[in-house]
Amino acid sequence: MESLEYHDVVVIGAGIAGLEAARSLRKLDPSISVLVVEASDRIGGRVEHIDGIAPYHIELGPEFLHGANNSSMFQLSKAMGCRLHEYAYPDRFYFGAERRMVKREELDADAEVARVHELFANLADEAIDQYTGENDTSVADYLRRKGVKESMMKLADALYANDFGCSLTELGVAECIQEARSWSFGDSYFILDRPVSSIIQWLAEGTNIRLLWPVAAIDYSLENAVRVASVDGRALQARRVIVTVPITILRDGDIQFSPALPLEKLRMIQSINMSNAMKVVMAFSERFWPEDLFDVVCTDCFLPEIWMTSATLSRPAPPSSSLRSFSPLRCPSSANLGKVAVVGFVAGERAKEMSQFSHDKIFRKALSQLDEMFGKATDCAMKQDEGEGLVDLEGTHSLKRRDDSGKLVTAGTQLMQQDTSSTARIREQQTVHASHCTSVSRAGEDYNKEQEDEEASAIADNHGEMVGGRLWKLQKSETNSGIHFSQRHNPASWHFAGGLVKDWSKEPFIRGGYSHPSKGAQGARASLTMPVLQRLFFAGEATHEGVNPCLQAAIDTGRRAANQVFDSLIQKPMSEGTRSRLGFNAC
Ligand SMILES: Cc1cc2nc3c(=O)[nH]c(=O)nc-3n(C[C@H](O)[C@H](O)[C@H](O)COP(=O)(O)OP(=O)(O)OC[C@H]3O[C@@H](n4cnc5c(N)ncnc54)[C@H](O)[C@@H]3O)c2cc1C
Repeated sequence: MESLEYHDVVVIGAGIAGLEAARSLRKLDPSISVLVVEASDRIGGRVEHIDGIAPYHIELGPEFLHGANNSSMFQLSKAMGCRLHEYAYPDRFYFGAERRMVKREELDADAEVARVHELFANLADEAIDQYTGENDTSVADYLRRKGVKESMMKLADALYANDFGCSLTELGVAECIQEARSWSFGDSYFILDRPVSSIIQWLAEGTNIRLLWPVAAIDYSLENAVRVASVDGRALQARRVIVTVPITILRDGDIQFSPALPLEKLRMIQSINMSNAMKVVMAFSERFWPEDLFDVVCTDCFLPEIWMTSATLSRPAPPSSSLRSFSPLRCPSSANLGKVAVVGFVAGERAKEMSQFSHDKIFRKALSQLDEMFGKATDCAMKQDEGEGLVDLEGTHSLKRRDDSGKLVTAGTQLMQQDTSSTARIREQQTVHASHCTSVSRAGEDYNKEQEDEEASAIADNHGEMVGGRLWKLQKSETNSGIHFSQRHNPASWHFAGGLVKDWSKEPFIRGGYSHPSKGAQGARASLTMPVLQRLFFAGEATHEGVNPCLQAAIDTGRRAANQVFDSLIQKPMSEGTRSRLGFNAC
């Protein structure tokens, strides 16, 4: 064989699973040489955050730690000295069709709602054999068969399916049963006192990582060496390879395997689905929601779930002197877009549709929803807004706001466009075209009547000034438009300072949110955990046998693959004694 750079193990993908696989291998045997190759120009994969939106970081990918029991993510963050804040999820529900906000406790008393919770809670007791292969069905059909009313289906879609990263119609019953049976982490919800990427950095310490190395081919036909080639023809060889790329990358055939993967494996890969997930991040000059509000699940709305990250960081426990010095709270700076932020989370069919919209349109719809949720209802077509002396038209989105001196001006919006080459850098900046909506519309309803205000767009264009080297700030200018919003009725539009839309389907090496319980996929993940010829190993969230797409699951799959590789290298299974001597289970 030609002489190529050689490593004992090559790990493909520097997401949390790949990094943990490499770290675990080093812990098992520091003499094993491990190289991680990563397609993009940064580590972390779906873990990514951004500064500059508000006086604290905003997570664009994972943000919550789900459950404390036996969670490797929980243990890791504790080992790192992170403080964790527990939150009630969700603490409010908003019914868009009725324009009604309800506290969770009040809603839990509703018999119909309790029935939906109960059906999901009892999924673990369902006979999974009824749903094998062709007999599997969507959770939407399952709930209908159980007599759940259509109004409650909407709640289940916004509350459960969106959280699963898909829509109710995409959610498969058998894998949901599997997920419910395997979930052992508890129901608590935690947020870290620092970006999730600090865990990534911690895991990556001491690991040999090569960025901008997109793998295009893996030849595992020879017994003693697996050849890994990049898109541009670079090559490496290794005794073992761990593939941790997202399931979309395997499904799309980005990596050519020689020989081809066994047919059964290919079938299983195709059966696991990953829908899109998007975050709509909006910065505001002031908080306009109740201080105790954290998370709202919304039915009949554009955004099925929103959370207010200001609440996240406003209640940290006092820092302990034994912790690493790390301050999650930065001082408000004029370079930040706003003082507070709202994050909208959208997955599944909704996200697929939203992905087609312009960012301008996404912001207008999102702001319209927030105005409806938190503004004072406007039930007459024209209304005098006392105190401001402004004329307010129902349902309109304006271009106007008051500047610091109280003068009525065109609303300046700022939009940072995420660089789709999966970097944390902001490459492009773009001003949002000012626009208005001529329809009387409600969040979630037909918005086809919206029209661009070309004149206002023209005013908005070419008035940018650079702030902090990376954000465009629109110069406010007078407009003769008579339509505007008011602080009372449209608090979101009024205080909107700019934002960012993160569309994970547009990340070239991710292409979606996270894998979800998929119809007909029962057994697929277990099959993916099996190595091919003891040379090719698979890890990553989609390979978790418990159908768990969370961070802790991704970590566990990395550990599992490291363990399998180690066992295969020493050609005999490691005893429990060796494992504990090597401290394999400790963080
Ligand atoms: C919007 C969003 C919100 C989420 N929220 C939460 C949450 O609150 N809590 C939670 O626990 N989880 C959450 N998750 C899920 C969590 O992010 C994932 O479970 C986890 O990050 C997956 O890690 P991974 O290592 O399996 O995959 P990834 O992080 O995707 O890593 C795979 C790596 O492979 C690389 N790669 C791809 N193709 C190639 C190639 N050909 N060659 C080399 N490298 C390649 C990719 O660039 C990537 O870096 C969320 C995910 C998203 C998108």
